[in-house]
Amino acid sequence: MTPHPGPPAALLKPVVIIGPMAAGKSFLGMWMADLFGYTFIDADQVIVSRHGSIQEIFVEHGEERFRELERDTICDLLGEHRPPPHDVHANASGTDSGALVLSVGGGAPMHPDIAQALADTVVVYLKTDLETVLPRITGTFTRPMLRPDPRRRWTELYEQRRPTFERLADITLDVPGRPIQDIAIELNNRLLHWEENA
Ligand SMILES: Nc1ncnc2c1ncn2[C@@H]1O[C@H](COP(=O)(O)OP(=O)(O)O)[C@@H](O)[C@H]1O
Ligand SMILES: O=C(O)C1=C[C@@H](OP(=O)(O)O)[C@@H](O)[C@H](O)C1
Ligand SMILES: [Mg+2]
Repeated sequence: MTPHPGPPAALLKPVVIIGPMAAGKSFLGMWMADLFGYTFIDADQVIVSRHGSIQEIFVEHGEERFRELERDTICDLLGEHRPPPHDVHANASGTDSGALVLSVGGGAPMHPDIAQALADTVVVYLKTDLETVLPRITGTFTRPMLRPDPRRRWTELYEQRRPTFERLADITLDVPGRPIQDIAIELNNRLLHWEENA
């Protein structure tokens, strides 16, 4: 028995989750799949499966190469899931381009090609704060952009990127202090409402 309504049947646009590192973008995508049956793809996982670990890409080829791979991967994924023009019923089954949730890395929306590709999606911005993410970013070394001082780097990068997140956002979710299930339920409800108003 499903305790909640499923994804909006006619949601044609992919849903893309953006926001700063460790906000819970990938975690929320997984929960949207588990709770409501959305198809979930994490762009960083696709990059890793195609090119090796993010850490290795940064060390061996540098940030610039990572940003190219990120751009190519996200634009490919969004291209594959674009609804066909003028065929509003094509994805009513909730498969293919319907009800896709894509989480992307914190820096992805800064690339102009990615920002442009997001114009055709429902962009969900996870707004958070240092206090909430601090336990998640200290003592872990999986995010090269946070070196050498995670607290300082996270804050700097969020300040730089915040205006872009705000500009691109269709839906903003305030996440500090909230269980992931609550955030997922709010997002699904807002997407149902979004579709009604589309
Ligand atoms: N709302 C939440 N409540 C509790 N823990 C969370 C929440 N959101 C994220 N987390 C924790 O933070 C970790 C990092 O989240 P993640 O989704 O990888 O962040 P992002 O993809 O935004 O960098 C998750 O693995 C999870 O343990
Ligand atoms: O903000 C960034 O520049 C990055 C964020 C990471 O993803 P998460 O935001 O999912 O941690 C990952 O793409 C890479 O380490 C770079
Ligand atoms: Mg992530």
